[in-house]
Amino acid sequence: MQNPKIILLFSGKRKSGKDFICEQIKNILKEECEIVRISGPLKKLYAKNHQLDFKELMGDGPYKEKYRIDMINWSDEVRSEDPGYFCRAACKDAKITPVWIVSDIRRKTDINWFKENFKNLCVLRIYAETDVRIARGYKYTEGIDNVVSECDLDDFEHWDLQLSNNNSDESKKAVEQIIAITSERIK
Ligand SMILES: Nc1ncnc2c1ncn2[C@@H]1O[C@H](COP(=O)(O)OP(=O)(O)OP(=O)(O)O)[C@@H](O)[C@H]1O
Repeated sequence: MQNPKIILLFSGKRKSGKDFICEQIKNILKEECEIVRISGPLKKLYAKNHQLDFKELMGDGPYKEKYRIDMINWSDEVRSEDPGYFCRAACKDAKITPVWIVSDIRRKTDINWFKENFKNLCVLRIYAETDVRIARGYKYTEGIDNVVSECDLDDFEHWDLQLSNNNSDESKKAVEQIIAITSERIK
């Protein structure tokens, strides 16, 4: 197998629960799938260049939040030279499995890069109400929530699936729908 049979591209606002949903899918599909994080190579290179702890940056705690603004600005400089840099690096490191789950699509250029390089994409948007996101640790921050990395896909209209994740009933339904569409499309 040269490429995955299907690639699920996940996007959503901060603390909408992208990682949570992706982990649930991974728990079901197990070795049939691989989670690909575009933030992986981005954080690895950023940590290396700034002498920081890569593992802490990959977590969902305060360490990542502390460096988020600087990381966004630094990665935008890399992208301005080469828009596909981080997508390419993440895919190069990923094990080939029937399903890839890309957990953190943030820009139209990310989607375009996948369209140019792979077939059979499923482009998903995860939603949660602002108060739910706040309860999960979201706090509006200038320089993070009003910039391209968080807002570029707000006006994207070509989602294959749009799913709510405000509570466990909704996340269960979302996961069921994603598994159903995945099974259908890799038959
Ligand atoms: N349906 C759910 N039920 C219970 N907890 C949830 C649910 N969805 C998300 N969470 C929790 O909310 C927090 C934020 O979720 P998660 O890290 O998946 O968001 P994210 O969209 O990946 O955020 P970021 O953009 O900051 O990486 C996590 O602690 C996660 O466990």
